[in-house]
Amino acid sequence: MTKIRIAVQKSGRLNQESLSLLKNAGVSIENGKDQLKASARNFPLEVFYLRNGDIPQYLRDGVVDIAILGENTLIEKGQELKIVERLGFSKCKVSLAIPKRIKYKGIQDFQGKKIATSYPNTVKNYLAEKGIEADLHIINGSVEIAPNIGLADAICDIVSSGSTLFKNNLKEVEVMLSSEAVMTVSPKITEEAQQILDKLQFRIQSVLKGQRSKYVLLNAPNEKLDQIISLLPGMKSPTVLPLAEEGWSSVHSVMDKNTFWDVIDELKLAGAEGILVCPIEKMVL
Ligand SMILES: Nc1ncnc2c1ncn2[C@@H]1O[C@H](COP(=O)(O)OP(=O)(O)OP(=O)(O)O)[C@@H](O)[C@H]1O
Ligand SMILES: O=P(O)(O)OC[C@H]1O[C@H](OP(=O)(O)OP(=O)(O)O)[C@H](O)[C@@H]1O
Ligand SMILES: [Mg+2]
Repeated sequence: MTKIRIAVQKSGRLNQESLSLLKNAGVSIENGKDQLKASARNFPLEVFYLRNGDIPQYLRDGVVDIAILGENTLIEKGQELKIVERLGFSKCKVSLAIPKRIKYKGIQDFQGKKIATSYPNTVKNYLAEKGIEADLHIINGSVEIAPNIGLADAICDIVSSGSTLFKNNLKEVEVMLSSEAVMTVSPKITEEAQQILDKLQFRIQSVLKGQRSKYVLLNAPNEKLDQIISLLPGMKSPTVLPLAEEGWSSVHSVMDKNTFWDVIDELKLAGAEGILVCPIEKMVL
């Protein structure tokens, strides 16, 4: 029987969330410690635990069918690989940074400068588009230390909270790209594996939609129902059920988890009471 082969980062920032996404999609993986390959118990899928930077090549060669990767790695090493799903975790930027004490006037400041980075292609393309030529010094980790030890004038690396830059007396001056974890596919995927991918993607989409939404229940006086319902988006239209108490109804609706905070005050003003907000595990539209 055909199995879809998925590459997941062996260890590091993407590992846990990638595996928990598969788990939430109902795929349970038999994980032996230090195993580099594992099978799912209840879905035709095999996981290959690999180093991030190696995954684009495995996809190109068709050694794996799909992968969960940072978009930044794809832009650096696998521009031609297709993204099939944006997964919403491991959000970060890839930025240029310089020592705090130096005044930044603009991108021309990088002309002829030495930049330490693990993202040479990304920097080269970004600067080339702006007509700037710099000298790239490629290192694999602890990039932010380079200016302090005289190895480079500037750096290009991942920025999330900015605390690594701060601790190293650097400031972000150019954001080259924003990234999140994505699911990407091999150009050599077979028809059979593609059918399994369609099933997996459907499950993942249900999980992601559930994570982005909340189930909201509230009580409303009947004369305010129209106004309250107009504030609730809902999947189709909200469910309205009579309460035991005469003149009151219970209103149930699904809404984007961020939208909730935007409408809560208006709901209260309109007369809503006893508002409950509950998580949604899966959502199929
Ligand atoms: N500070 C961060 N905040 C959010 N996401 C991040 C952060 N650092 C890295 N990432 C994202 O997680 C991915 C994996 O980062 P991580 O540092 O674990 O691996 P790596 O060192 O690039 O790769 P390897 O698997 O080769 O060790 C990055 O490509 C990026 O998309
Ligand atoms: O803006 P911040 O929140 O400080 O995050 C940015 C840092 O996070 C990553 O390093 P990581 O911790 O993954 O260590 P690594 O260099 O070993 O990959 C990245 O390479 C930056 O150094
Ligand atoms: Mg890292």
